Amino acid sequence: MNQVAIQISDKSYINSSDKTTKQVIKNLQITLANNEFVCLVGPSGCGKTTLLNILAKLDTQFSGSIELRPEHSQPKVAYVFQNPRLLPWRTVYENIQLASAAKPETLDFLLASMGLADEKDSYPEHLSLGMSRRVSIIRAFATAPDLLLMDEPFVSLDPPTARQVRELLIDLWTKRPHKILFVTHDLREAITLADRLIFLNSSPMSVISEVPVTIPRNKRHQEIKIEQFRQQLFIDYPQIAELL
Ligand SMILES: Nc1ncnc2c1ncn2[C@@H]1O[C@H](COP(=O)(O)OP(=O)(O)OP(=O)(O)O)[C@@H](O)[C@H]1O
Repeated sequence: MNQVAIQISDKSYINSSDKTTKQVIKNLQITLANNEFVCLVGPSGCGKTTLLNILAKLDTQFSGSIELRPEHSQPKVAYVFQNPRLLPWRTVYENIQLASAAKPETLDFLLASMGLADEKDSYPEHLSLGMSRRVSIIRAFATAPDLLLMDEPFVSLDPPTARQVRELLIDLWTKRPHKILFVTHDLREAITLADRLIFLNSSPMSVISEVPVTIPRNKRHQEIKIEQFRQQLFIDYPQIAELL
């Protein structure tokens, strides 16, 4: 069983105009279990994207460590951004092939799993937003990461498309389980997807509560179950109402 252990003692930004320092993260500790799907829920500006950027090594200006345990090595990380960020001059297939050492049959399997086999040779400008999001998810899965970071990847999708992409994501993750850290402002989305919810506060970022989602995965399509769980959360953890 390997875990990703995140320990950040300090992450601060220096304001370029008045040179003041703002501490965004202080003494944050989060552990992700093997194959665990965790959703981060917190107010705007609390530092969620900052945290993901640190985990993706896009930001190295922090104090702390990110380790795969028990190996004590760096986890292999993939990142799905809010904006799919596909290269417009490359086809769908070339986009997913770019960062991956996966065999062609694996890429074909991923495309088929996401319902995109017919779009293999299409260019991004011919794809809908929902299709582009699916391509960006395939691109991340194709790298076979230890840890997949997802920063509000389904915002601005219409509800039926968001639901379809969520179901495809879970289907793909079930076939190749690994750790996922998923940022969302949508509590229903978080309950639908996660094994565990982590509620965050800001200034500096801290964990308010960690809540396992106890609804069996095969019952999560029942909106009544999601809604009951959501309402019970507000009763058991009244402090989370301020975050949403
Ligand atoms: N490069 C930067 N320089 C200075 N301050 C920054 C920088 N990037 C982020 N911040 C500040 O750090 C804090 C955390 O920002 P961050 O984008 O990580 O929050 P967030 O929780 O992802 O917000 P949202 O939910 O709105 O996307 C904010 O106060 C933001 O203004």
